[in-house]
Amino acid sequence: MESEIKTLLSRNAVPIIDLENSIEDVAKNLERLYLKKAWKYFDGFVELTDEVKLTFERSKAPDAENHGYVSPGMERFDGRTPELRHAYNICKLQDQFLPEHHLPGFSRHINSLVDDFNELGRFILKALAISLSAPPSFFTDKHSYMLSDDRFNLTTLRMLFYPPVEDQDHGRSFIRCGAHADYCSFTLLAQDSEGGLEVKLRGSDKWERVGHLPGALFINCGETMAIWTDQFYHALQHRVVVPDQVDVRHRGRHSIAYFCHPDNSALIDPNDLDITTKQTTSDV
Ligand SMILES: O=C(O)CCC(=O)C(=O)O
Ligand SMILES: [Fe+2]
Repeated sequence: MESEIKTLLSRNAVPIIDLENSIEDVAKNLERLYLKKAWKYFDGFVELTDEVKLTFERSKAPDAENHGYVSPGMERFDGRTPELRHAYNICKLQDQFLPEHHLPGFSRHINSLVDDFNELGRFILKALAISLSAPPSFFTDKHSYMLSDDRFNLTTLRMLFYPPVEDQDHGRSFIRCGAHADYCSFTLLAQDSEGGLEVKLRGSDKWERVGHLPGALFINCGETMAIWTDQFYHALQHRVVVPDQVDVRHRGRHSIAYFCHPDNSALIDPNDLDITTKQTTSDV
């Protein structure tokens, strides 16, 4: 009988995507298909020679503020500690600004990933507006150019790979990602199951592990949204630590962050939102 035979479907190995394309389907699509393949592509990029990788270095593309590759040790988010990670900030989606020539299919894959992140991003922007009793299009009207033109909008897809940490390096003064809050409206973060992400909850000084929920994206507001909403939505401090467990430390970690930014021309003014009434009725 068919039902007794182990099939890809019975093992849940075939993602079923309803063609109605509801937002849940977009989210499933992101997690099950696109993210893992994107991480594979990025592994391919990390394996290219340093010489090749450096041709894609940040700010080398014309008019690029943030677009491009950032090698391990180049950034210090907390201002002090070097970071052990390969990052590729994607703000331009055309083939010539991506390693398409070295990794055929890279740019098409990233483009579909971005379509889904943008769709989910607009959905969240609408939900945020409604939660603040503003017109549903309040934020989407001010986020018109997300990943369509980085001269007008700084939305970025950041691919990340944290290499395994060797025993002789453990305990030395570096971190996977130093403590910081994001700068954007909000971030959607997808991480693999290796862990290490920690946050400080609002009002607390203690670092706490986020953990990994398969299929979930972590949504974190950035400083821009915190200013816009007069701190009604808070930008959480976060960091990625090197795990203490030897076997986990010896494995790499992948993540992808989608930083949703408003258009450069948008005026960020909390007076445009009626936050005072919210603050008195909420204990967020
Ligand atoms: O890799 C992660 O999980 C977090 C990355 C992050 O916070 C960032 O790049 O801003
Ligand atoms: Fe961050």
